[in-house]
Amino acid sequence: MESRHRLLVHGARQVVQVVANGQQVLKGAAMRQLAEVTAGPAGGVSIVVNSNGRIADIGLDSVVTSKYGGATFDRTINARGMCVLPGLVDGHTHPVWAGDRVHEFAMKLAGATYMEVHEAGGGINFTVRHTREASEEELYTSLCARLNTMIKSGTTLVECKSGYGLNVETELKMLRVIERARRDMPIDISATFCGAHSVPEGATAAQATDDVIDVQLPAVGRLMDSGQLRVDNIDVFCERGVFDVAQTQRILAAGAAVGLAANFHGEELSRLGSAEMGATLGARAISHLEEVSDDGVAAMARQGTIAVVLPTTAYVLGLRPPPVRAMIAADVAVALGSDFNPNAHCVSMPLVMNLACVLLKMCMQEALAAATINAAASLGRADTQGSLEVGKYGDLVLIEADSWEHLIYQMGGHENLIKYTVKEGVVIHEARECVSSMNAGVVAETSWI
Ligand SMILES: N=CN[C@@H](CCC(=O)O)C(=O)O
Ligand SMILES: [Zn+2]
Repeated sequence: MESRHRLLVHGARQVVQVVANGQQVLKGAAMRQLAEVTAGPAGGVSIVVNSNGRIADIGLDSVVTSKYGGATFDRTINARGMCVLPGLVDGHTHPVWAGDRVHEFAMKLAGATYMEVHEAGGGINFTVRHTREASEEELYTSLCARLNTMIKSGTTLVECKSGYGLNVETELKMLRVIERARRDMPIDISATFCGAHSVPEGATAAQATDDVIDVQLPAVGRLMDSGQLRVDNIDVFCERGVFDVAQTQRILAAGAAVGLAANFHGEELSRLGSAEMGATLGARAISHLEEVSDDGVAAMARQGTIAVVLPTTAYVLGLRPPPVRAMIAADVAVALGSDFNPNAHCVSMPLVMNLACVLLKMCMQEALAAATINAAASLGRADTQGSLEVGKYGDLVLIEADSWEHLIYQMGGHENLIKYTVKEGVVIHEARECVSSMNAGVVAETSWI
């Protein structure tokens, strides 16, 4: 075959496709049965990514070599000793903010609850004050640094929320920052308008609901119509003391009317019935769900609403974890997100998968399905991302290990495990070995391309 392609990966021990027959989401026992191609005695496994960044072939080296004999590749990676997985998908983040909350971490370690901190003017409203004051440039620079760290941890698609503005100027500023990063950075972004992340100081929840629906959302819609912003989802923090179920429903319905997918925070600290409401409304996804009821799980299963669970929150706040085993048993598709925000300062999906296994009692196959195909489905992107199949994006993570499970087993130190992150056939992160001048030994060093 005489043609030019973007990437050839060959010699891999294992390629974990996750799904191999076009499945767009995994539920129940299927979350444990992942598609893999394993090296044989005659050689490893190859992947070819074409000049459009789409996977053209996956197969044993011998088969691929014979098919692509006359082809040229912009880049070739010898993946001997490596396992290849799909680029990871982070289904829930709040990555645009200024001012950290390390002081609140200390308060929480001393016994304060999340809502006690919030009601005392801290929490989200602390971040809102700092984010309103920050320049667009400052927010853009810190967002890009955070996205780079995600890329280094294997993420190739991430959901990014606004929500630390709570007024039209700052919500639009955040969405513009996300849009700029979406255009500039080599990572895919699903953008979420979250003007109803908290009730701004000095307003009631009813006033804030009206402001989101009558002022913020129309302004977002105008910028979407003029092509200045791409926004995919709408989010609300539905919680006792924040937005109630009826207010949440109004905001999500208004978002749906301008083409945004409902993907919201529900049943985190209190059981309000938002899972039932979200399922009835046709929400694509609901996040958190620590307090979801059996009826809520059943409603989500009936409507195909995806549960985006966030183990970092349960970990950092000492919450009862969401009932993931009951969700999987009921055929609710479970996805994972890092929930990166100033309360849960984690951008690493490998660590999130580890926490999902230990705290949420998921097995490693389920955690990987949740951090790939199901997280992609929670963002409406499972047609292009979340698995390694011919025609899908060539978004890959290559780890140097005997088996793919090391990505989850290892708690941190992933800079020594993840050798490459690849986006649409282009290497966007490569771990390099160099000689340390301190001890003249070989140490791992990372670089971004
Ligand atoms: N619970 C609401 N939103 C975030 C926390 C945001 C914050 O504390 O700044 C979450 O998903 O955990
Ligand atoms: Zn959140």
